Formats: sequence, structure tokens, C-alpha cells
Amino acid sequence: MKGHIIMENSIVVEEFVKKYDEKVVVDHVSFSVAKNEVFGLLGPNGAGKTTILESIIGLRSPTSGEIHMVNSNSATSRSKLLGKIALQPQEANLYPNLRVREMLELFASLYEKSRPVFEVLEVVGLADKQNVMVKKLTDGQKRRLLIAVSLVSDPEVLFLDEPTSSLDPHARRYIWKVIKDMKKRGRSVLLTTHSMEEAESLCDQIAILDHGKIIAQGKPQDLIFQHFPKQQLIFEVESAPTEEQLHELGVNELRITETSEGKKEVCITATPITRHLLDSLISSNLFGSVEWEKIRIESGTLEDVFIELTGKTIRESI
Ligand SMILES: Nc1ncnc2c1ncn2[C@@H]1O[C@H](COP(=O)(O)OP(=O)(O)OP(=O)(O)O)[C@@H](O)[C@H]1O
Repeated sequence: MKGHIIMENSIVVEEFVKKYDEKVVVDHVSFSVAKNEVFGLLGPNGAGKTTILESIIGLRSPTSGEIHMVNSNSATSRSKLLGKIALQPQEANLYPNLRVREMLELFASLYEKSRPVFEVLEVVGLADKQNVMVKKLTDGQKRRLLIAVSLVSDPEVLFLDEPTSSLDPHARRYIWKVIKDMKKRGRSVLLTTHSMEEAESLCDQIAILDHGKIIAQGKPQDLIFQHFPKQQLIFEVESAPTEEQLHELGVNELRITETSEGKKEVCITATPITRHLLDSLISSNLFGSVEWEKIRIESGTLEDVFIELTGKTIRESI
């Protein structure tokens, strides 16, 4: 393990292999998570996400390979990591007969340094529930409280295992806020998810896993662009310019169709749609009255990348 790599990253996983009996469930996985970065492990059920996450924390030991976190070896230096990392606890760790604030104060008292409880309550959106008994919370609020518990130690790295699965959109929004808040504070987050949408909007870097192997890794937008470089710009106009006029503006691939209201729908394909192309289209005055605020750009998604790599949707794989 090279010293300088460890210094610059919160987590470094190198050639990690995990076998149960002779079954390989994680197969030579390598990645690193930088400080101030949200890293997503994506994949269907059984892909190996939880095994990787729990091995990084030191709850499972690698069959081979190395895992380092905040400059310590996960397998051999667990005590050094106390207070520096946090994993969202299970629901069984909640005390139903305590009030929300009391429960967080109890957990905060376990650490030498902790984040103010009121601040954590604000981040997870439970400030107005601070005097409510834990047992009276809804499922979504309990999940947020569990994440609050993991925030009180003000960890350098936060681990979240499918933090938003089966949550309603309201509760999900708060979890997303927690993740963005961690990043703003210069901390790292490693999360596992089945949701491509979640990964696309939250993660700086992702690794897509299938059958224990990383099949794609990088920034979500880079992965999408690598696999689906073409983008479509779509808008409606009263009357469309000729193809020749558009070619002169640098448009090489386009489709113009008539809508049910008798307007024209212009669909321009480019690799990718650049700011320069948009500027020249808008300033050309070729389109008459275009409702520019209604234009849309369509491009590939992470789901499309997953389908291309595995031949199935992530839902079909679950
Ligand atoms: N303790 C264990 N003993 C034997 N096999 C295990 C053990 N833990 C996990 N596995 C197997 O390892 C593989 C990876 O499991 P893991 O839980 O890491 O996947 P996952 O991607 O997190 O899935 P999910 O999304 O369902 O949580 C699965 O085939 C699972 O059955």
C-alpha cells in the first residue's frame, strides 16, 4: 500500500476478495474514496455491497487484499477508528421509552467530542420532535433518528447501507440532505443503494457491482457519457427552419415531426449538446417563438448503463 494514496483518501480498498467456504462473493475489488466525496456502491441483491461495506468497517475480514481507512488498517486497527467513522445503527438500537433528544444526548455522551444535538436534529428534520417519545415516531422518522445517532460523533466517514430503501419521498429527502451536509462539512460518505436515480444525483463516484465484481466505476456523468455519448435536444416551434439552415449552425443529426396541435417538434442529436450549440441556436432567430424554458435535453441514465453492461434492469436483478 503506497503511503501517499492512504494520506489523500478516506478509504482505500485494494484487490479485496471475500470467500464464504469456496464461494467467491467479492472478487478483486479495488476503489478509493477521497475526503469530501460521496461514493456509491450500486448493484442488485447479492452483488456484494454489504460485504464490502462491513469489511471496510472491520466487521468482516478479507480473504485477501487490503482495506485502509482514515490511515488505519480496518482489520487490525479497529480501536483507532472509534469516533472517526459511523454506521447507521439497526432499529433494535433505539430506546422506545426515551424522548428523541434524550436518546441523542445519551449517544453523544459516549464520545469525547460530539456534534451539538440540536444541530443534528435540524439536519435530519426532527427538531420539532425532540420531546416526542421514540416509540411514537413514524417509520420514516425512526430511520432519520438512526441516522442522527450516527452523526452525533461527528464522524470523518459515514457508512449508509441502503439508507432510503422503502422510505417515502419526504423521508428520503431528509436522508439526501444529511448526505449533502456531510459533504459540505468536508467529510466522506460511502453508501450502498439499488437506486440508480439516487446514485446519479448524490454520488461523486460510483462503482457498479454485479456478482461480486466491479463492472463499471467512475463519476456518474462520465459513465453515462462513455456508454451513451449522444444527447437529444427537443423543443416545439410554430414553424421549423429548413434542414439546410440548421446544418449551417452545425446541426448534423435532426428530426422534425408534427405534433397533434399542428406544431413542429424539433429533435437535435449531438455528442454532446454543448453550450456553444445552444447559444448559436438561440441567437440564430431561426425558430420564431420558441418557449425556450420548455426545451428538454434527453440523455442516457445510469439505469441504461446498467442494462448495457448486464443485459437486464437492476429491478429484474433484485
Ligand atoms: N455470512 C455469510 N455466509 C455465507 N454467504 C454469505 C454471507 N453473507 C453474505 N453472503 C453471500 O454473499 C453474497 C453477497 O451478499 P451481500 O449481502 O454482500 O450482497 P448485497 O449486494 O449487499 O445484497 P443486498 O442488496 O441484498 O443487501 C450473497 O450471495 C450472500 O448470500
